[in-house]
Amino acid sequence: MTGLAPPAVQLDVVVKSFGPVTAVDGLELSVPTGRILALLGPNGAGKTTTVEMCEGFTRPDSGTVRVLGLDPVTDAATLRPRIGVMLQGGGGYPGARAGETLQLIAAYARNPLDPEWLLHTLGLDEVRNTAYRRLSGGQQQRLALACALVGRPELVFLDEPTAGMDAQARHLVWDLIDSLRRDGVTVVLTTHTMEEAEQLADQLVIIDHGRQVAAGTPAELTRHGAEGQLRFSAPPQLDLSLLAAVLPEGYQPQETTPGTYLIEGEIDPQVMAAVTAWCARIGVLATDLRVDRRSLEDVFLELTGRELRG
Ligand SMILES: Nc1ncnc2c1ncn2[C@@H]1O[C@H](COP(=O)(O)OP(=O)(O)OP(=O)(O)O)[C@@H](O)[C@H]1O
Repeated sequence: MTGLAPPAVQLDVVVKSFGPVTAVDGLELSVPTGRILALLGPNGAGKTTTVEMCEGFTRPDSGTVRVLGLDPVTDAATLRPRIGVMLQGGGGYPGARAGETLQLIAAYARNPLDPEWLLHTLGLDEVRNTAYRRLSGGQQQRLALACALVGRPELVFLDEPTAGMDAQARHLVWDLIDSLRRDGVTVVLTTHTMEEAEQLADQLVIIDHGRQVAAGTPAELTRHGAEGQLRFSAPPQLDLSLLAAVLPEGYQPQETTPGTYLIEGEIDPQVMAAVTAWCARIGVLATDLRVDRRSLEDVFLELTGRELRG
């Protein structure tokens, strides 16, 4: 996938301002075909503006945007059947029923997905005859997602796909997005929840004030420079100098309260194996064994000095 295939989306030094506000400030982005990229950032970071330029709704002031190798504004007619767009806040016809809306959009597609299957997969069976304006916010969002996907697009833009959904609906949507990956669909989504980014994304780009502040896989971003902690419980007053001797250099096990042990540093599988092997050797059962890793939330705070609002 990283070979010669051209990226599904490519942004080169893209700038977009609204009056005095520079919403996107020299952004570079490359989304390989078949991958899921999450744009992560707080409110006002420039995520929606970036996605709107990819969708052809807004032109950049400078720089270039290429989507499936085409210009999203001048080649809009060619691109439209190949991409799926889910806008923030849905946007259905107020009086139209959920099922009819989806059928109508499917009717325009050359090779649509089965609308019934989509309604079922997204937990919308029971509201298929309900007018759009009577759906809950989360149901409107799921219908908007179904509308974005029913035409079997190669590339999908999802702007905060699970905003306002309860946990159950969110998991239905995550499962569906995951199945798009298996079908080779490229997905660009925006989110300001870390959990969603970690759950779905192959690649993450963290943006703040319209600029990229970090990029990588969720694992890369949380591992880089990470200080981890391994904790476990066992009988008190174990001779920790013996444990230190079997750990790689630089790890100092401590007994924080009687019977509670802590090892700080990068906790890799070797460290974990050394601890459990040592416990086995001295005939001790370590319980409540837990590894805490740096979260993406911590990464964001470190990079920007600000917290992400979920
Ligand atoms: N049409 C517009 N007119 C004026 N300012 C705008 C417009 N669209 C966006 N902005 C400004 O550009 C900046 C980036 O906004 P954008 O909506 O792209 O951020 P975002 O990361 O998607 O935020 P959110 O998570 O709140 O959706 C903000 O300061 C916003 O107020």
